[in-house]
Amino acid sequence: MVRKRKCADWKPVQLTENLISKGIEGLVGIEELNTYEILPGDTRRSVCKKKFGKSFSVLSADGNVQLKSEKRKEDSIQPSPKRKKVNHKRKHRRKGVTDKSREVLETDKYEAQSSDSEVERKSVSSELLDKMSAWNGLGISSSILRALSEQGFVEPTEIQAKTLPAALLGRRDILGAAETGSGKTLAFGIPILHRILEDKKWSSVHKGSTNDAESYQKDTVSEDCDDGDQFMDDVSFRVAAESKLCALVLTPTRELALQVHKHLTVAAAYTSIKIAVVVGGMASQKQERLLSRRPQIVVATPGRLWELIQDGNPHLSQVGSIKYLAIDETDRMLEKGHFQELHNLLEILNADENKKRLRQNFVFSATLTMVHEPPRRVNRQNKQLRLTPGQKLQNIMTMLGITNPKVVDVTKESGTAGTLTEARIICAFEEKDFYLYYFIQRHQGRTLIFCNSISCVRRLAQLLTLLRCRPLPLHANMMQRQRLKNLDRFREDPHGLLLATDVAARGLDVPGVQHVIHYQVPRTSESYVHRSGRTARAQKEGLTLLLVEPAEVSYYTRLCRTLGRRKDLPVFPVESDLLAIVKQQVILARELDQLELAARRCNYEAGWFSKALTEMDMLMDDEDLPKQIDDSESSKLRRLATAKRKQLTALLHVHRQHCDVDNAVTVLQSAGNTRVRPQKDKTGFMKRKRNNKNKVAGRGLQHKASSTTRALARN
Ligand SMILES: Nc1ncnc2c1ncn2[C@@H]1O[C@H](COP(=O)(O)OP(=O)(O)OP(=O)(O)O)[C@@H](O)[C@H]1O
Repeated sequence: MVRKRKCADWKPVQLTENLISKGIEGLVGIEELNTYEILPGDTRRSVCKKKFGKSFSVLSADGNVQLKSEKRKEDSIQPSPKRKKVNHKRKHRRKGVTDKSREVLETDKYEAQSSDSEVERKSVSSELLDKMSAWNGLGISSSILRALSEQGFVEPTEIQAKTLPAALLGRRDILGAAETGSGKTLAFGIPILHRILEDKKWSSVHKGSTNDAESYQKDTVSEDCDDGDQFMDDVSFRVAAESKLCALVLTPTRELALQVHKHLTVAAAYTSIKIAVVVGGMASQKQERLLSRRPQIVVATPGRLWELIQDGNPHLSQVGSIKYLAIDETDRMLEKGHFQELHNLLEILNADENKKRLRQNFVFSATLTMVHEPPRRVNRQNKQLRLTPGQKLQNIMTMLGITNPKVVDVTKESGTAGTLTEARIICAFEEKDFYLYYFIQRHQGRTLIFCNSISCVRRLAQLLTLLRCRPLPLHANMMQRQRLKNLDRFREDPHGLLLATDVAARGLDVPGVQHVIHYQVPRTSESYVHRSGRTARAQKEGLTLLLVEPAEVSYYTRLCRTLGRRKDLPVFPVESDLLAIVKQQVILARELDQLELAARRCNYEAGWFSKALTEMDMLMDDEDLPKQIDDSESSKLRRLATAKRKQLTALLHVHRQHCDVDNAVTVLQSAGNTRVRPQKDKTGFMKRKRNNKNKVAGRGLQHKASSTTRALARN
């Protein structure tokens, strides 16, 4: 479409004496344009207004006449309510961005016309480009780069570097497998954000003719901001295409959805892209309100998303037309019998062959190509049941309707992170509590303990509370608010102790988790990899410890076989004298736990019985009451519990004064026991290397000698 513009009719404005008497130095005259036309659907209105308003000529110091535009009075004095609202929104969007960066951005946006700030802005941009040179060549929007630079992400991680070139082009589906904590979230987050910005640019450009749009981009970019992407983004924010649902990101757990939402929001801080999160366990009205703002990206768990789609949410009615679909932890999400809602959703997404073809899919997991041995009983019946990695991938592709993806697998042979140190303790079932408490006391630091069942989490939470370890439980039967609260507390406390089921096994990124303890051996190797992956993230060191009871040895050996461990995991060193002390404390705590449980049960039954008697309007003699409901029995139990509690308090107090704290990884290394130890290579990345035993033992002793003896800080 050829666009005609009538904008050549400038007329001089008669200057009044009054204006001249005010002494505008160098003013030669003012010109006004009255005849111009804005074609319908023209996205360049805002620019036309700027160019076609009143202008005045000024004699500059060097004697040249310059044409300057006059700023509308109300603009300079008081922003219109609409403008105010936009500013407020921007402020809101950039929440979480540092003040300094906000300052830089404000400078960029609003002081762009002054030549001083022009120089300053250019230096900021070139500084940014220098700092982020490792990302050069990928063509990522500068507004995204700026957000990455503020987080200190000066170079892409391996999975990002290998997937981004294809992903950013927007056509190729990506299947990515990389170790835990290697930045997979941004490996799909950056392309989705970048593509949405590109789509916006495209849609705003194609409102007018291609040529005009190009010149418009040139004009606006040079005039208003050197950050073309961001400015185009801001302009196109005002056109109707903005309110489309463009992308869906699905995660298996609520906590992970909230975390992914946070990561994407930070990366999108300097764009106008709106991102909402939709998860179960929270008020659906609030989530409907968020969706009514028409976010372009929705991060969700399948259950609540499906619920809202079925309720006919208007924004989600576009779900069949989304252009980007990311499924985090895909292997878990597509497991049979787990997320039926996801399969329902895929039916909608794949119903229209054309839309399916236009959609870009992102499939990521640390165990995308990992296959575990089926249980022995199943194995015996059918040897074919064990999939090959290729078959596992093919199944995922079939379920998602993907045909020609780019597959990037940068997982190591070990399956776990290169910076992870592994160890085990083999002990009797009833000894696990001793070893667990020993480890917590001896090796403080942010620790995550995994159990296979909710009942186990509950029992341990009770026991560790009596031992004053302040554990934070996290499992699926808890109220969502409490789950999030406990996770936040864990994040905040450098000595935090999170007791969780597998609900916390995948994806959670809590910086500084030093230890992961498997109180029970996980039943699949995938589970072991993901649980262990909560530590040793982003090139940091971490330790994972398996507590294995005799009944679990078969699971343990299967795990080692699947993960290609040719040798047993090293035994974690334990000091027997300290273990003996810890044992006494745990035994006392267990006895106290039993007494308290009995007293609670007694109280509950007495309460229930007397309530029933009252309701039936009956009276009963004391000797007729059942034995366990005897009031004296209950008070006896309470007395015993109080005495035991005092005894335990005294014991904990005395022994804590004699307990040293040591780094678990160092202790394992100094015992000369490490099979593998992470070391930094030339590139700064960690790699696994065999130990020089003497050297390590020496260093360990040195460390021990220099470490100050500290009483445990806890309590
Ligand atoms: N380019 C980068 N440079 C430095 N750190 C990064 C980079 N990209 C991501 N990170 C950080 O690395 C950490 C781990 O990232 P992320 O949670 O995406 O890992 P993941 O591979 O998805 O892990 P998991 O498999 O456990 O889900 C995060 O704290 C993230 O902010």
